[in-house]
Amino acid sequence: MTLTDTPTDTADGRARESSAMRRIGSLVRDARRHRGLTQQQLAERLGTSQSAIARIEQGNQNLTLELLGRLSAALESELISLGPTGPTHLRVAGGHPLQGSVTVKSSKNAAVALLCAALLNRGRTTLRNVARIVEVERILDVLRSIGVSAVWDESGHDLTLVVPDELDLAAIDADAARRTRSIIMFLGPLLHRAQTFELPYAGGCDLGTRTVQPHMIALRPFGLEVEARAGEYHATVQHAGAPARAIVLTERGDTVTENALLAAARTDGTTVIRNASSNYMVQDLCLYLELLGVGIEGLGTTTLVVHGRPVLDADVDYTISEDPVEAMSLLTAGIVTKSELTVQRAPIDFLEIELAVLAEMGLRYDLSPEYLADNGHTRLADITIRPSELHAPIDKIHPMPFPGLNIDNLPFFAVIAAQASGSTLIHDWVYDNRAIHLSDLTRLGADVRLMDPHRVLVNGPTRWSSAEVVCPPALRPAVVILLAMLAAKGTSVLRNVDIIARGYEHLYERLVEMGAHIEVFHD
Ligand SMILES: CC(=O)N[C@H]1[C@@H](OP(=O)(O)OP(=O)(O)OC[C@H]2O[C@@H](n3ccc(=O)[nH]c3=O)[C@H](O)[C@@H]2O)O[C@H](CO)[C@@H](O)[C@@H]1O
Ligand SMILES: C=C(OP(=O)(O)O)C(=O)O
Repeated sequence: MTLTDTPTDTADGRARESSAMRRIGSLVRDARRHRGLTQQQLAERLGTSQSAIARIEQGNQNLTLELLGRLSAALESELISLGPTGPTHLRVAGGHPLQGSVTVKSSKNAAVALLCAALLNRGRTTLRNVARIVEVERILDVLRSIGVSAVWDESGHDLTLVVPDELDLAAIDADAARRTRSIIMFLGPLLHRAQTFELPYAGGCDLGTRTVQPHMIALRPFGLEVEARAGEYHATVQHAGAPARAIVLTERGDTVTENALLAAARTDGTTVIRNASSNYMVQDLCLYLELLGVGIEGLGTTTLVVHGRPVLDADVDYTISEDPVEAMSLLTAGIVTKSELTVQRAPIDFLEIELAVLAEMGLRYDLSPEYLADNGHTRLADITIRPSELHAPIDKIHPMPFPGLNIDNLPFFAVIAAQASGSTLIHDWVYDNRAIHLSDLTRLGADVRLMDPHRVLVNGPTRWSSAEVVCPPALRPAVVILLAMLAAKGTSVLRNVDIIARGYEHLYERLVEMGAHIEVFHD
């Protein structure tokens, strides 16, 4: 089956078409009444008969786009808009194994860090292999609104950024800024550019409260004080040179480490960051900063020693490395559909624990010889998984900062555990609100019990059944539900999937290429 918008060549398709006609009919009737018109008066405006209007309102009349346009004009109301402007939904016919191979795309989290980091560079930054995802577009909207030039090349994946001498912070696109938490990584670069500035509050997925205090603590030694008032951060900076003491992060968080790196990069002298995250996006950021001339010792460890330079002015090209969370998503798609599938260019450094747990659960897989990503650093491999009888692991599955099991990969274990025989305890100590979304798997027949907001007990194996589910308002749980639908025989509907585009590029198309039956549709 191909990826289509509105198929009409099946009984199903025809039924949907007639339901759409009924809905348009009632829109016409409501708009006509709203305008205080009788059917006869509307018919006169359109040069047609009253009986034709009656048929339209009952959903019994085929409508051409031309007639819809005239109806809209006569009723002074846009009855339909062309193009997919409403929420996106998926119709998934599950139970089909996938096959072939799929290539992992570059990571969202490194992309957003590098976009913020480009603010440090007076020269031209070209980022290659950037994922075309909504999260990237949001940061780009913000960057452009303050005067940064950001131009995609013809391939649509290489992005060149040039930052002007003066940024127009007053013109910031507050709406785009509020829709991404990553905007918080503007603080590190901006503290070198202005003595006072305002930034709209950071948003993101609905994962419960996510503290920003560690960022404030990490940036204070660079002279930054931030007060949160009326939906904005009000920042004041008193430059004091390189922090006298090591910056000890109170949490080994990814973006907080990145913020400290961004602040240290243009700070004259040496900054030591302890309890730093050494996760994939931090490594990408370090490699980019090195290209700009910043000296960094300790890449891949929890102590980073940064030799900053007040002026960073270099024309650089950097290729963002592959996304471990996307790799885990694609592996999970293969596992839950009992497929033989190769996930190419998987960043194996950042999947080792996940694979070890999966091996423990009985997953059979092969690894190709390793090779390097285009950043010259990250180790990649092709992972071929085979249909396997899975069983629950003996111990609970829980995430840890790198090199532990990736926090963003944890949700995928819920759907994998549902496929395995036995009880698996999944402990998401990190987010207050992410595990809750996993209980949506029960809608598809899984036995998933929420023990408390952080722990779910999954009893498998599941006899999946199809269902209609509204997408949870969180990126990874949303994809988890989609993948369960691929496993469930019958036709499922996943509503309001737009959140998935925040972090995945062409996910449905790529699953379809591997044999998944997914249709995208809009109301
Ligand atoms: C743009 C980006 O890169 N986003 C990632 C980044 O978000 P980000 O760096 O913003 O993560 P947060 O700061 O929200 O941290 C995630 C959660 O972990 C807790 N925490 C974290 C580290 C620690 O040592 N102790 C601790 O308690 C925090 O309090 C928070 O509840 O890291 C998260 C955790 O890897 C990932 O889910 C996000 O995808
Ligand atoms: C939580 C995530 O990201 P963000 O920090 O962008 O919300 C994620 O990628 O799953």
